Amino acid sequence: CVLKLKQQKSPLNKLLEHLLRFLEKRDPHQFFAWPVTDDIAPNYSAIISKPMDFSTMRQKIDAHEYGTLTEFSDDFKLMCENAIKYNHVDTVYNKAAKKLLQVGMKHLQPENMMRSLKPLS
Ligand SMILES: COc1ccc(C(=O)NC2CCC2)cc1-c1cc(C(C)=O)n2cccnc12
Repeated sequence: CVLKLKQQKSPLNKLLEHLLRFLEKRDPHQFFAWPVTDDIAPNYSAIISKPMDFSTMRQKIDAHEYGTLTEFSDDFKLMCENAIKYNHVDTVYNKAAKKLLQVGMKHLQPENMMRSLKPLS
């Protein structure tokens, strides 16, 4: 029936959900879990024109807004680069973003992805 078809996840969506869970685990303080607000980060919306966070990425996966792995990776990079831009180099957020970006880019390379996907196969 239609409902059944709608609930079926595409292979890309299954991959993106797996990658999102993998990346979220590397943000133990959940600094990247939710949108950054002007309340917690003064003037944030004036400095960062394209905000991104893990909860928004999950919404985009569920809404089938990612057509390719590259579009997903681009949002992940945007999220980290926003934090590197807004936060001074000696803050926990700037440091966490650099570390997360490094780990993420390593595992978003196709040749490395098979390593983290083995349990799925
Ligand atoms: C969803 O965003 C957050 C959620 C929780 C926290 C948080 O628990 N901060 C505590 C650690 C010292 C206060 C920080 C943030 C946070 C992320 C960020 C980012 C990602 O730039 N940020 C920048 C300035 C101030 N706070 C933050």
